[in-house]
Amino acid sequence: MIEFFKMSGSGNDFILIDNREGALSSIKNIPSFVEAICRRKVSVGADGVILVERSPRADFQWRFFNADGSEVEMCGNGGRCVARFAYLKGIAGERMSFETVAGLIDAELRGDDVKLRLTEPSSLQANQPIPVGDEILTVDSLNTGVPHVVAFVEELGGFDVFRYGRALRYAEAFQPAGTNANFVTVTSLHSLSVRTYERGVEDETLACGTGSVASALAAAARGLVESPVEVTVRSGERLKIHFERIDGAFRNVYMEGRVRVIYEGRLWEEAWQENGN
Ligand SMILES: N[C@H](CCC[C@H](N)C(=O)O)C(=O)O
Repeated sequence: MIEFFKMSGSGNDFILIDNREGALSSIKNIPSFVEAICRRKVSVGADGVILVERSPRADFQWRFFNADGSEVEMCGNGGRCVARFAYLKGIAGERMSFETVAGLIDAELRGDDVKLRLTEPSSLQANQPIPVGDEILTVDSLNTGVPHVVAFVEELGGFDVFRYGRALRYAEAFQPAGTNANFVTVTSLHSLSVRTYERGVEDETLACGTGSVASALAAAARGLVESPVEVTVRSGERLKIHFERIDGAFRNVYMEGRVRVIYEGRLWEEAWQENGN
């Protein structure tokens, strides 16, 4: 039996497994294991899977996988969940650091809230024209641990996030890595709303942490918002984004918000193995 936690970071949901003692040593192909247990209705169901491993230079290191089994550099909401998971499991104290492919992440627990310091954002490019069918979408792109594009729209309510998000995610301009796609409406100097199509989930998610940060920074680069920025995500929950702008570069970027433990479970092999093989 493989023990796991199911957690939600503002609606972005994850399966977390403490793999420091090799809980997954019997799993031959981790990406296909991840894809199987992330399938909703026929298995646990989640936007991603987080494995906690030992680290010689931080409280722990993690491996992050999207629901399609792709392993990627970083996940903001997953980072907030893993911080609380590590604290609850006695792997780390209220202040911790963990290694990701994107770099070292600092986290701090504040009750049910977790505040995460992200890696330095990079590669900000504004006003890129991207063809979508017979339209041209103007997007900003940047990397907040993973690649994101940000498009500012008038009305988010009825916006076809799946159609436009998928088109941007697979657009020629962002290949071969692809990108996550965020659609943003700025609501004040310190607030915006965002909806995100996530690479590797291949659908809109109820929240995207690095996408919320990318949206706040792209809006700040246009002078539309100033730190701190309260970001309302698709679930209706809010993330608080803090940052400084030094010589035009964004520094000391933090995201903060609630995470919830939904349940603890034990995976049966049927959760990932097709019956009969
Ligand atoms: N789907 C993203 C990774 C997860 C990011 C998101 N869940 C977050 O909270 O930052 C990607 O493949 O780049």
